[in-house]
Amino acid sequence: MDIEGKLNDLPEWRLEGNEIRRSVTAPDFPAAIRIVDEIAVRAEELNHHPDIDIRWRTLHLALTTHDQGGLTDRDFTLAALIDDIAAKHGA
Ligand SMILES: C[C@H](O)[C@H](O)[C@H]1CNC2=NC(N)=NC(=O)C2=N1
Repeated sequence: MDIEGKLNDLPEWRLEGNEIRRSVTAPDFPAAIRIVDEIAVRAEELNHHPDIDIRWRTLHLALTTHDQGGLTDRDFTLAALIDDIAAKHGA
């Protein structure tokens, strides 16, 4: 898989071992939770779920495909969706 190439299209994300990670800082805590809620809906639709560390209005997100022990297209698909959701909520 061309991970570096895929990350070129996802400049907010960085490769860390078997995961891709990014942080999202929302305008306030309620907005951060709205972002988490919208991510949750999309993740459930995709049956692919990020790890999310909620720190006040900053979300630390990590994606990997646990079943495969590493990165798959599902991770990059969800990463792009997360970017769209974050932008929509002013993050
Ligand atoms: C049984 C269920 O389909 C699997 O456990 C799904 C759920 N969500 C998942 N999310 C992620 N990130 N990786 C997985 O391998 C995965 N597997």
